[in-house]
Amino acid sequence: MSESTTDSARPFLTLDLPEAEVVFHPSFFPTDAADRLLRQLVETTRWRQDSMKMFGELKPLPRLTAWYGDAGARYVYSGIVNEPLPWTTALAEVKHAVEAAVGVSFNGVLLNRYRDGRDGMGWHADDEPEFGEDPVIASVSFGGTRNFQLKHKRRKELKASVELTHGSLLVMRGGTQANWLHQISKTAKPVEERLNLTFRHLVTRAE
Ligand SMILES: O=C(O)CCC(=O)C(=O)O
Ligand SMILES: [Fe+2]
Repeated sequence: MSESTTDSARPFLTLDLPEAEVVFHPSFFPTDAADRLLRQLVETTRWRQDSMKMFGELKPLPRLTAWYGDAGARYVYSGIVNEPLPWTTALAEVKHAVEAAVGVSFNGVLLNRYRDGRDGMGWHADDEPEFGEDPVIASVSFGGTRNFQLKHKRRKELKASVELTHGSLLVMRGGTQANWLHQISKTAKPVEERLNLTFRHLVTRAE
C-alpha cells in the first residue's frame, strides 16, 4: 500500500472569528503518515528544557522545545535566544507538505513537546517584530489531542476553541496575532504526549 504524505481532498473548516483568519484541517496527514512522523520527530529532534524568569525566579518551561530553520533565522522570545538547527529529514517533509497546502514558504519552525497534561502554554500572540505584520503561522500537531483556545485581545466576549488532533494543521493569518491571543491549557485529564510544530517566516537581515 502506498502512503501519501498528505491528502488534499480531506475537509477543512474556517473558524468564524472577527478580525482573524483561522483555518483548520483536522486530518491533514493521514494516520499512518502522522504515526510515522510522530515517531521520527520524537527521536530525531534535539529537545531542550528552557527556563524563563518568573517573579524573579528561573522556572523550567512546562514543555520541551526546539528551534530549526534556515541559517540566519534566529528567533528571540521571552529572553530566550534560539539559534536555528538545520532541518532534519522529518521536518523538511512536514515543511514541504505544509508549504504546498498553505502557499507560503517558511524559514523556521518552533517545536513544542507536551509530555503530559501538566505541560501547556499560556496566553500569548506570536506577534514578535521578526515575523513582520500579519504573519502566516502554520501549526501541525502529532500525538495526543489538546484543546487550543483563542480569545480576542480587547473584546472579552469573543472566544473560541479547537481540538487539535493527531495529524492536524491549523493555519493562522491576517489579523489573528494582532487581535487575538491563544493558549494550550494544562489539563488533569490523562492525555498522550503531543508534539506541535509552528512553521513561521522570519524576516532576516538579508531580506
Ligand atoms: O501547541 C500548540 O498548539 C500551540 C503552540 C504555540 O502557540 C506556539 O508555539 O506559539
Ligand atoms: Fe503561539
